[in-house]
Amino acid sequence: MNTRTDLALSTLQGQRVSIVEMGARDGLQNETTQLSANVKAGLVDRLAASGLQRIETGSFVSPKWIPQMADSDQVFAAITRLPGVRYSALTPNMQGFERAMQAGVDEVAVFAAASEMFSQKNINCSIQESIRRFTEVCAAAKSAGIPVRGYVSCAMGCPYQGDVSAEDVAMAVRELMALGCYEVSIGDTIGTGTPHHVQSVLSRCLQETGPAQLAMHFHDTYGQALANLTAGLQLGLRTIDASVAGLGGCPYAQGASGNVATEDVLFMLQGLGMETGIDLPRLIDTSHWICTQLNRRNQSRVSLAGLPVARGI
Ligand SMILES: CC(C)(COP(=O)([O-])OP(=O)([O-])OC[C@H]1O[C@@H](n2cnc3c(N)ncnc32)[C@H](O)[C@@H]1OP(=O)([O-])[O-])[C@@H](O)C(=O)NCCC(=O)NCCSC(=O)C[C@@](C)(O)CC(=O)[O-]
Repeated sequence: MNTRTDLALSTLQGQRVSIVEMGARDGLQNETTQLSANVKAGLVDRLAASGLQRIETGSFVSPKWIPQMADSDQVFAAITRLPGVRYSALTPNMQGFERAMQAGVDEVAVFAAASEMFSQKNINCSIQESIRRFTEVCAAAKSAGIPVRGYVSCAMGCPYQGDVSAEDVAMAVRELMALGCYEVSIGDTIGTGTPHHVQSVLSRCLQETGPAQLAMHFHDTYGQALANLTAGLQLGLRTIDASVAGLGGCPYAQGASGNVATEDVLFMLQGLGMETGIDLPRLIDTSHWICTQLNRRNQSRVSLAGLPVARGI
């Protein structure tokens, strides 16, 4: 076979992919089992020890809205920082940013939506008002020398509004880049995207910025995430958000499952010959460990199956 897709996949070999680990934030924010700050820090330390260098460690949002993240300052205090690892957190407003600064975060993230209704449900304000708040956060972060990442939720569909246009996603990307975000992560919050849809939304976003400034943040509710990631890799994107054991979901997107499991992403990338610098067997151990702590079923197909010995991966 010599189709254009085959050629595109073969050119991925040897290229580097940056993984942004979501388990300790997106993963734990929706869990009913409350873990202690020490156990959360233990998760972060294990993730770092497996080679992950970008770890979303907590969230400085309102504890009334997300009680699971109320102790993020204690988690930051309890982690053992490894050199070269960036420990980041969500900050929806200046109050969150100031808490994050006190906790000593390396990087903050602001989170916008491409859907007006989701913005209201998730952060209790319009998209425009959220951009106004993020303007303050980005200005303060710039003065403090702290990098800011942006998110656009509901890029492939909204649990309240339904369809979301690529134009609205691109507009949010444009606004976040204009605020100084160094990277914008495109969120398929409810996991309804399919490869062709994902390619058309990402292609529209690529008219706003380059592939090095875009990340893919795909939830795996409908089992499409790996196919969708491949579609994004073919467009030149090289940054992937993923969650160990496929933990998580968004509390304001009922029924949405966790991010695509980091182990499953690594297995696929290894198969494509791509580099991540992450120790997959060690990550699988962490995946089983956190599921034991949470007393929940592992959502990673790779961790459940175990690595195929014969292939020597
Ligand atoms: C944005 C707000 C705060 C507005 O919430 P609000 O109620 O409109 O805020 P407010 O400014 O009116 O303040 C109300 C109270 O909250 C407090 N407050 C206000 N801000 C903070 C703060 N930063 N830290 C601590 N406390 C805070 C504030 O002090 C006050 O306390 P009170 O006087 O009532 O005691 C709220 O809606 C909120 O926290 N939302 C967060 C929701 C959230 O975390 N969702 C999940 C993350 S997004 C996500 O998962 C999607 C993503 C990123 O993963 C990508 C994807 O998959 O699509």
